[in-house]
Amino acid sequence: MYTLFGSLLTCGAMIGSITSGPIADFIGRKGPSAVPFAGLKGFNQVKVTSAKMELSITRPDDWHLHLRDGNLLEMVVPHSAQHFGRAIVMPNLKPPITTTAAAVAYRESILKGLPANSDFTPLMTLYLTDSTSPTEIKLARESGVIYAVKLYPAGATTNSQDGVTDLFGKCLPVLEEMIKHNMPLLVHGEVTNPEVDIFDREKVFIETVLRPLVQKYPQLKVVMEHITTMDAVKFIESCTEGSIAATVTPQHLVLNRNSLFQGGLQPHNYCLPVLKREIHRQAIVSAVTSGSKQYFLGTDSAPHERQKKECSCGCAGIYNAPVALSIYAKVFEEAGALDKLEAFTSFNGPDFYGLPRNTSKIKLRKTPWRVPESFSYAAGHIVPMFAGEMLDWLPSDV
Ligand SMILES: NC(=O)N[C@@H](CC(=O)O)C(=O)O
Ligand SMILES: [Zn+2]
Ligand SMILES: [Zn+2]
Repeated sequence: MYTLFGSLLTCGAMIGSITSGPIADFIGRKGPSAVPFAGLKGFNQVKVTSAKMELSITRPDDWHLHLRDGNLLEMVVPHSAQHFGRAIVMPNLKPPITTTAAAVAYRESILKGLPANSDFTPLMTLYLTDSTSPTEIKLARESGVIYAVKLYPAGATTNSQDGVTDLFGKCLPVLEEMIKHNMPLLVHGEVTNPEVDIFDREKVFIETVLRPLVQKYPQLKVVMEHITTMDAVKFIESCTEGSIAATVTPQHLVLNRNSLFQGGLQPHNYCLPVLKREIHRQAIVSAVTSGSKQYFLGTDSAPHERQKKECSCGCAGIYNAPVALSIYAKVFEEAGALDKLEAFTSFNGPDFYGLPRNTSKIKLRKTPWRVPESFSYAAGHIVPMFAGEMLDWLPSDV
């Protein structure tokens, strides 16, 4: 059913074959056996601990994560806490996290869901609405646990119905207060006008909202979340390093829009912004593997119960927390840029947010492992990205 990373294995554990599709092309062009460990060339930050099979990197953080709540929170939080030090936790719950008090309470429930001895730190965010007040921003900053404010254009994505309808008309006092507190604005960058083609929504958002916003407020820190197009890459590169940055998901680095329809409708590859053409995927891969400090890891891991994905009106969101690091490592390896992986996973994010880098390390071992078919919890099952397939960079604690 899915394209198989398994065929990439250099260790003889081949379990399937790819004959067509984006991953096949991706592999066919530059397989690891064709360019073995090209990424080790010029290696300086990533330590090779045992002949070419193991990387030791500073513990990564996830700068865009959906942890949900209730039973689902309890199921997913250990997956992120296992390898990531911190995560920017998205506020699009039902009801959304619009106040400091709600964010503080949500943080408590995340901490309760952590495995014993975990030192994973949730970095909370506020959900921006038309009626968010500047006072709320001040309270958020003073709380010491809220690190950003999230802009969802109303109707753009999952649980965005309470989002912003008119940023320039309704939110300027709040944005000005955020500048005072050096609080970043995180953006789901898509317009919602139904007349705009879904594949153009990011590009139109950049021209109609984002570019005017950064021109009006050059002091505002902005993260364009989960970028999907070469237009976003060009925009980010035209902006000042240190004020505008972007997160990039695993899926937008390895899948293109063919993956939505390959052999039939593939609901588990559906997320927003929707997957784009191959040329866009390639532009994003080049951007993140270039070593630019403006890109950092944000999985956008977004679990939805299986029945809500496999139905007549499926939810947008891909559950990738268990596979994200393996996929990022593969992408950097394929690009011959393993020496730049650690900055993307572990340095650029904290540097942008003005936070210390993690001090502990994790290992990534080039060894085959199979992704579980699904994860069960009290209310159902979650199907992860690349369910049942083989991946070949296995993260573990040092
Ligand atoms: N990315 C998605 O497709 N879905 C996210 C929302 C979001 O990040 O836009 C979700 O919360 O399910
Ligand atoms: Zn989003
Ligand atoms: Zn998201």
